[in-house]
Amino acid sequence: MIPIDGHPILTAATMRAAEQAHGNLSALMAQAGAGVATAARRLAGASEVLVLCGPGNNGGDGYVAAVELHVAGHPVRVAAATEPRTDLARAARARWTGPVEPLATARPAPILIDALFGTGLSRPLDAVHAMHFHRLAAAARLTIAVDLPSGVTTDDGRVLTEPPRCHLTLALGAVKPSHLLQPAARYAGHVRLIDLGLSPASVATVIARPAFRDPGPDTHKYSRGMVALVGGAMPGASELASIAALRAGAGYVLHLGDGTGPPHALVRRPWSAGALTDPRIGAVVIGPGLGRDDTARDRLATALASGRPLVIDGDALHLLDADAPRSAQTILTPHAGEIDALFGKSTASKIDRARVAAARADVVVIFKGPDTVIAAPDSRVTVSADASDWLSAAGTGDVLAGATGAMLASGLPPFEAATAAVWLHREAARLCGRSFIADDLVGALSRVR
Ligand SMILES: NC(=O)C1=CN([C@@H]2O[C@H](COP(=O)(O)OP(=O)(O)OC[C@H]3O[C@@H](n4cnc5c(N)ncnc54)[C@H](O)[C@@H]3O)[C@@H](O)[C@H]2O)[C@H](O)CC1
Ligand SMILES: [K+]
Repeated sequence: MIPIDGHPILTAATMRAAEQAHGNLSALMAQAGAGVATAARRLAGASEVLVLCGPGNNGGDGYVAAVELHVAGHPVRVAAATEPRTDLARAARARWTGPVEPLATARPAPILIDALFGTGLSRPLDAVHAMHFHRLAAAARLTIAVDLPSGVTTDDGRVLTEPPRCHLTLALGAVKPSHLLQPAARYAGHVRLIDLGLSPASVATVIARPAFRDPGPDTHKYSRGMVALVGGAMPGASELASIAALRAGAGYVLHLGDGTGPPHALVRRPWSAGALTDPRIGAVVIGPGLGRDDTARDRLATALASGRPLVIDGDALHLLDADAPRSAQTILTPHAGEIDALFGKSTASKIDRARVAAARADVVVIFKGPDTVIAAPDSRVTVSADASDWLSAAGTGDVLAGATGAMLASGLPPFEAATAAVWLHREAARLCGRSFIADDLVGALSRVR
C-alpha cells in the first residue's frame, strides 16, 4: 500500500496489455488479493471484514483476500450476488471454504471490502445489487474498494452507478484515470497503490513534488527569474498574479498597467508598446484582469509577438486564436468553459481533451479544475487530484497564473514549470485550510516553497 505520487496512470486497455505481458495472471491475482488482505488487516484492528465479490477477476481478488484474512486468523465473511464467471475467479472462489452469503441478505460488518467490479465494468450495476452495496457501506465504519469503487468507469472519470463514498481505494498494479478524474474520483477516497511488479510504462503520471530551482550563492534577481505581468481593465487581478509570482520565487516582477500600493517589492510601470522588449524578461503573464476590449486585444498581440515565454490565462484565453503559430514557449491555463470555447465541446476524457488541446495549439495546457490535467504537445500528461474544494473562490486562478509565470521564468521547461506551479498551488491551498481567500493562498506559496 504505497502513495501514488509520481506513478504512471494506465487505462483499462494498457493495464490488460501489462497483465498479458506479465503472463501469469493467477500470480497477479494472488499478489493483489494478498495486498488487499494486508491493507485491510492493518486498518481493521480486530473488527470483522465483509468482502463483496463480483463475477469477474475483481471478485477473484476479493475471494483471495478473504482466504488470506481467514488464514491470518482475522474474522471475515463473504457475500456475492452471482457465481464467478472467469476461470481465475472460479479458482479463487474454490479456495474459499466458508459460506457465501447472498448479497441481498448479507449482514453488515464494520469493515467492508468492495470487490464487485473493477476495470471490467461495462454497464451500470443491477439496481438491487447497488442498493445492497449502499446498505452495507452505510453500516460499515470503513469501506475499502478493490482497484476501483464499483460503478465508476476506468478511463474517463464517469460514474455509471453511484457507489458509496469509499474511504480507501487500493489501485491494483497501476493508478487508473478514474482514481483522479471527477466525478469518479470523489468516490475513491484515499487512493493507494498495490504494487504488482508490472512496472508499466506510461506518458501519463500522477503529479509529484517537483524539483524546484532554489537560489544559490551566485543567484541574482534576474537569474531567479523576471516576470512581467500585463495589466488591463481590472488591475486587482493582475496585481494578485504579480504578488503570487513573487511569492512563488520570482526574483523580479514587473507589473505593467495602472495601480498603486503595496507590496513595494512589486515594480510598477505603465503599459507601453515597448514594455516587453527587456531581454531579461523570462516570462510574460497575460490574462488576469486583462478585459476583452480593443486595448486587451492589442496587449495580447504585443505579448504574442514579443517572443518571450508566455502564460496565457483568463480573459486572454477568450481573445486567443488557438491555431495561430507559436513564436515562443507557451502555457495556457483554461478551465472547462475556456477549453470548450477554445477547442470546442467534447465528451472525451479530461486527459484526452488536454492532450488534444496541447497538440493542436502547440502549447502546454493546464486544464484546471478539482482534477487539474497538465498536458504537453508531445502527449506527456500529469494529473493533480485531491485539490482543496475551497479553491473554488475568485482570484485563485490568478494566483496559479502568477506562480506559473515564476516557474517558467526560473528556467524550467514549460511542462515542468506548469507541473511545479500546479503542485505549489495545491499544497498552498492545503496549508490554508478552510474558507481562505486568494490573498491567503498567495502568502501560503512562500510557506510551501
Ligand atoms: N491489473 C492487474 O494486473 C490485475 C487485475 N486483476 C483484477 O481484475 C479486474 C478486472 O477483471 P475483469 O474480470 O476484467 O472485470 P471485472 O471483475 O471488473 O468485471 C467482471 C465482469 O462482469 C461483467 N460486467 C461488467 N459490468 C457489469 C455489470 N454492471 N453487471 C454485471 N456484470 C457486469 C463483465 O463481463 C466483466 O468482465 C481488475 O479490476 C482487478 O481487480 C486481477 O486480479 C489480476 C491482476
Ligand atoms: K471494486
